[in-house]
Amino acid sequence: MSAPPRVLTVAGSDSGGGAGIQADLKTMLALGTHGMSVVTAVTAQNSLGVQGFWELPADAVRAQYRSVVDDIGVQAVKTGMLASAELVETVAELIMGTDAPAVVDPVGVSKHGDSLLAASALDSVRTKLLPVATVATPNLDEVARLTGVEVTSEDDMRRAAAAVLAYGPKWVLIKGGHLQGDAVDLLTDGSEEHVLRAPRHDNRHTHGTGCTLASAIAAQLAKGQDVPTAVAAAKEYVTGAIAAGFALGGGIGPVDHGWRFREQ
Ligand SMILES: Nc1ncnc2c1ncn2[C@@H]1O[C@H](COP(=O)(O)OP(=O)(O)O)[C@@H](O)[C@H]1O
Ligand SMILES: Cc1ncc(COP(=O)(O)O)c(N)n1
Repeated sequence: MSAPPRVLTVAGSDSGGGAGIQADLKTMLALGTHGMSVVTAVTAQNSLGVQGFWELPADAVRAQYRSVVDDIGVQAVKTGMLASAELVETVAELIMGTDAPAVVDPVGVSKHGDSLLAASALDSVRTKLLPVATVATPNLDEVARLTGVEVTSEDDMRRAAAAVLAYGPKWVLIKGGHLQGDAVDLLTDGSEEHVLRAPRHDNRHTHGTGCTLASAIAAQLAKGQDVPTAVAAAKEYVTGAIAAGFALGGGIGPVDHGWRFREQ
C-alpha cells in the first residue's frame, strides 16, 4: 500500500481540540493525508478562552522539524501559532531549507481576543516568514496588524492583498470571515484574482476556522493541486465544517472536522 501525501503542521497545541495542532491533524486526516506536527507552544485553552501558554525553546522546535523532514519527508508545510520573534525566525529559516510549499497562517489573536503572538514578533513575520510563504492566509485583524490596512469592504480586500504581497509571499488569501454578509475570501498572486464566496452560517461555534482552512490548503497542495484549486477545495471543506460546528463547554464550540464522515 502506498503512503498518503505527508503534511506537516508547525503550530501551538489547543488542549480543547478545536484549533491549533489538533485542528490541523484532524483536517489532514479528513482530507486523506498523513499529518505530522512540530509543537511550538502549549496552550491551556477551552471554549471560554486561553487560560495560559508556554512556548517551547527554539532548539526543541528545530529538533522536531528535523526529525520529521530528514526521515519521513513532507509534501507541504503549514504554520500557525509561533508565539515569539525567535520562533518565527527559526521556523522561517527551516522552511527556507525545505523543498515543499508552505501555507503561512499568521495567527495573532484567538477568537476570544487572547494574544498568541508577541507584538515584538510582527516585524519578523513581515520580513522573514511572509517571504517564504507559498500562500499566506491572514484574517482581517492580522492584515490590519501587519499592513495597517483596515478592511470593511471587498474593495479594501484588494488593497490589503497588495500590501501583504509586497512582503513576498507568492499568493495571499485575505479571509473575510469577520465581515458581514456572505463569507467572502480573496485569493491573488498579484496577477490572477479569485473571489471565494460561501453562504455565512449563523453558527457561533467557529473555534478553529482559520487553522482548519490553512491546513486544508496544505493537504490539497500535498496532493499536487495548484494553489487556486487547493484553496477552492479547502474553502468547501471549512464551510461544511462551520455549518456542522457544535456546542462544547460554556463558550465558543469547535467546527466539525469530521463532518464528511457523519454525512451518511
Ligand atoms: N460564519 C461563517 N460562515 C461561513 N464561513 C465562515 C464563517 N466565519 C468564517 N468563515 C470562513 O472561514 C474561513 C476562516 O476565516 P476567519 O474566521 O476569518 O479566520 P480566523 O479563524 O483566522 O479568524 C474563511 O474562509 C471565512 O470566510
Ligand atoms: C493553539 C492555537 N492556535 C490557533 C488558534 C486560533 O484559532 P481561533 O482564531 O479559532 O481561536 C488558537 N485559538 N489556538
